Amino acid sequence: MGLLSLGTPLDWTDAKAFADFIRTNGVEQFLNIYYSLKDRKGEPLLWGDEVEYMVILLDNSTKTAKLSLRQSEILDNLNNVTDDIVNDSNSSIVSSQVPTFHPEFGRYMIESTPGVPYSAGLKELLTVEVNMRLRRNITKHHLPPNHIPITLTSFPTLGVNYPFLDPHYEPNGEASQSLFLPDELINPHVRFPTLAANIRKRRGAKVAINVPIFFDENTPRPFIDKTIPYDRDLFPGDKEAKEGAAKPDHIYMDAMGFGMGCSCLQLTFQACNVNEAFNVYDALAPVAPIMLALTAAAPIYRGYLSDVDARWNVISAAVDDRTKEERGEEPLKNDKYRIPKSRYDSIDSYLSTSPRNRPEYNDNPLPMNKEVHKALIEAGIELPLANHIAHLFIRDPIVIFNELLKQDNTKSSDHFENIQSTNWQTLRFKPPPPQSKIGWRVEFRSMEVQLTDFENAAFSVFIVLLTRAILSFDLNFYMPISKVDVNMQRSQKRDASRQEKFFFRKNLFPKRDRDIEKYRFDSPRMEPMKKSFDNFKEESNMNGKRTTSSESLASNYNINVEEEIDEMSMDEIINGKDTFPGLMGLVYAYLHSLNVDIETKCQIKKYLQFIKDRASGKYITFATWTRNFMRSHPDYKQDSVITSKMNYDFIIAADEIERGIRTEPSLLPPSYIGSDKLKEPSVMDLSQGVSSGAEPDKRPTPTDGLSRLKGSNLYTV
Ligand SMILES: Nc1ncnc2c1ncn2[C@@H]1O[C@H](COP(=O)(O)OP(=O)(O)OP(=O)(O)O)[C@@H](O)[C@H]1O
Ligand SMILES: N[C@@H](CCC(=O)O)C(=O)O
Ligand SMILES: N[C@@H](CS)C(=O)O
Repeated sequence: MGLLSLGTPLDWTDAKAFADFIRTNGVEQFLNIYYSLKDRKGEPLLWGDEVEYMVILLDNSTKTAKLSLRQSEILDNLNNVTDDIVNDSNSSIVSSQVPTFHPEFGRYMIESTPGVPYSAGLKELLTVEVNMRLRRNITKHHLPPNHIPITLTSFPTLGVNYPFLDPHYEPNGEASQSLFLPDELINPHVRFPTLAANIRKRRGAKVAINVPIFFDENTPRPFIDKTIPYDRDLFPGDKEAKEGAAKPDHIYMDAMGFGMGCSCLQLTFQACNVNEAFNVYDALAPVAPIMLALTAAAPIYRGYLSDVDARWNVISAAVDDRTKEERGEEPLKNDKYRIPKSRYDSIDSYLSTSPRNRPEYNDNPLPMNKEVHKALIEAGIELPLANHIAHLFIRDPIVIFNELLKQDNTKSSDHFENIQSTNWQTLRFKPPPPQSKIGWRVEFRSMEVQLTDFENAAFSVFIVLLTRAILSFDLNFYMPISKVDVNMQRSQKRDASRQEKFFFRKNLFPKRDRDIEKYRFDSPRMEPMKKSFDNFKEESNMNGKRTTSSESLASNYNINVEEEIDEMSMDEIINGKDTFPGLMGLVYAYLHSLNVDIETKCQIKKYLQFIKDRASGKYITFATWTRNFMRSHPDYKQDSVITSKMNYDFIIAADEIERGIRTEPSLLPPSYIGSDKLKEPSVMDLSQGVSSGAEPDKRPTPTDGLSRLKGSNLYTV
């Protein structure tokens, strides 16, 4: 969730006049942060997740499932509950352990985060699922009747021409001017409708999202969507659909809500210093599309089966505020730059100053704000970082609050954050907020949210361990960033995880440790490999510091970057092939390099095994499951259309899977225990180990601590 300032937002024409003012002050704020905190070292690894839910109202008599627009009421309830726990003087619970709930773009969305970030301890990884389940549990128990929270990436009938919201509103709002979505769907905090309106105004037209339709046996060819109200005449933009914005053979959508109304799973990592943050950012960039494909969970839009499985391009187009000139459709006259990508897209350059970050890898066009770039370089900022910030600063601020124009640039980062937080990229490099104890952080943003907390925890644990392996073994994931972009497109294709190949770097190790590749890490040959790693760790000092010799070796080789990469299947990238260890091999190597008790390892392996199995195709993605479910529904007419009843049955089935009362062996391991069957975790469970700094001895056992809350009259089950 971005910056939620209070105040009077400027209309687009006024805001535009202040764009340079915001950028100039934003850069000054960034420089102040950078120079006061660039030498900050020794920050502990902290990390946290963000899980986004949709709140759905089920009507069992009419067999309908609608998005419920009761975000404010629900958040008030949830925040009262968490406040009660925090303020309970008899409570043994550290208040920071209580999870937090936040609003999101859609008025049917809730975001939850752990109360405090997790620490690096391996045992703490075992509390992630408990923490996520607790958050879901609190949410579940504080919703109005017949409401359920569900971690669904996209809602199948969002924007159909029959009621899909509760309460129902007609789509006639000023902010979006959408043919399909009413403004009442948008979070009422003024930031959000202003974002939607100003994106539209800056672009000079409504956003145009076109997702290829999935052609089934009876889908008409060409597919011309007859449900679009082509002839509505309420706003000037109404004619856009007819004039070509709605493409044949595509599902057309015209509002920010179609994208930012999708949910995801994000992870934020604190690095021990700024260089480590650069390294994590760079290494995770090629991982982003891989994880998008592996978590794909969004195959349906506006009531039609699409030919894609993931949300990325939909959100990208949903906030694309570029003008025709910027998009290259007209010659540059009024605008300054050609901009190849939307504000929501994959990153365009790597950050590290290491010679490993070769110029050949940064092969994407990188339009930069020249004034900003000059100011940064003159202030002594290293080239890759200056390039990155100057690239972010080609964007205009979209929401400006009148009251917040004047800021003390030594104490505030609002102007910087204004630009930064509306560049929604696969990775976000997050400088510390001024006057805080928070360190340099990197946010990993590509993953789709999974139906169950078991899966969400599994993906979180995997990425945390991968990040640790990258730093500990000084791994090299660099590849041309243009190939990462090719992967981003492949990763969204139908069944990409099983059908596509992705570019990936073949040799991930520092040069002289190339021999290590010969080992598959989870094999019995582990022992010699471990020794080799131990030597390597000793030499490289284990602090994420690169060995000078391996670095200079690498830069002395005149490598053809195309030869460094290969096209691999998901199974190969995650589980390895021949001498390539696979990301899982690296994770196992890291796990085995630590002195951890067998029980903890076994618990963690449960999550890793699931990721391995998803990657090998043993388990299908939720996107594939959804597609299969809809295509085999008795009401389905093989015409790509998802009816209201199909949507209802799908939501019921998804909820039942999460609760564990419907078994889906193609999706989840037999050991999965749903929320109905598992005694739900409580805040008390967290107090047994999470974030106290101490490593708990064993996995927190769910106790009945939630019953404490039952006294509260907010606890309406
Ligand atoms: N110092 C920290 N180091 C690592 N993670 C942190 C730290 N502080 C908070 N987090 C985690 O970062 C995640 C995002 O937190 P929060 O929502 O407050 O940030 P945000 O800036 O609003 O995020 P976004 O970039 O998604 O808008 C949460 O999971 C939180 O636990
Ligand atoms: N919900 C958005 C992300 C919103 C945010 O940046 O916080 C997504 O699915 O990617
Ligand atoms: N939730 C995202 C998208 S609107 C943000 O607040 O920036």
